[in-house]
Amino acid sequence: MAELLSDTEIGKALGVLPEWRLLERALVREVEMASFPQAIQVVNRVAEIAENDNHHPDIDIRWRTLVFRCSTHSVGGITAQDVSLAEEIDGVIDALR
Ligand SMILES: C[C@H](O)[C@H](O)[C@H]1CNC2=NC(N)=NC(=O)C2=N1
Repeated sequence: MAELLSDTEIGKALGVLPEWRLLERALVREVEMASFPQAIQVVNRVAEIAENDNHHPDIDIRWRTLVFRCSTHSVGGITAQDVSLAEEIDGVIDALR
């Protein structure tokens, strides 16, 4: 069973995830890409990673703007899997921006 991170651990994680914020027991990042196709490219790459990790973000897609929300549904909060997924999402965005 995934372990919920403590507030201190979440604070440390946010220190290395400057684009992310804590919102309603989830790590959240909003990003505007250059075009809708580019945004969908990001979503497709994140989908592959998430499927491989068996850990999936909530994704909101509005034209070029994406909002990623990482939390562990099975425990109702933030675990190390969410921090890892957030880092991987940053890597996808950085590679496509
Ligand atoms: C059966 C499967 O392993 C689980 O449903 C996985 C799928 N992806 C998941 N993703 C997230 N974010 N949280 C989960 O608890 C979760 N559980």
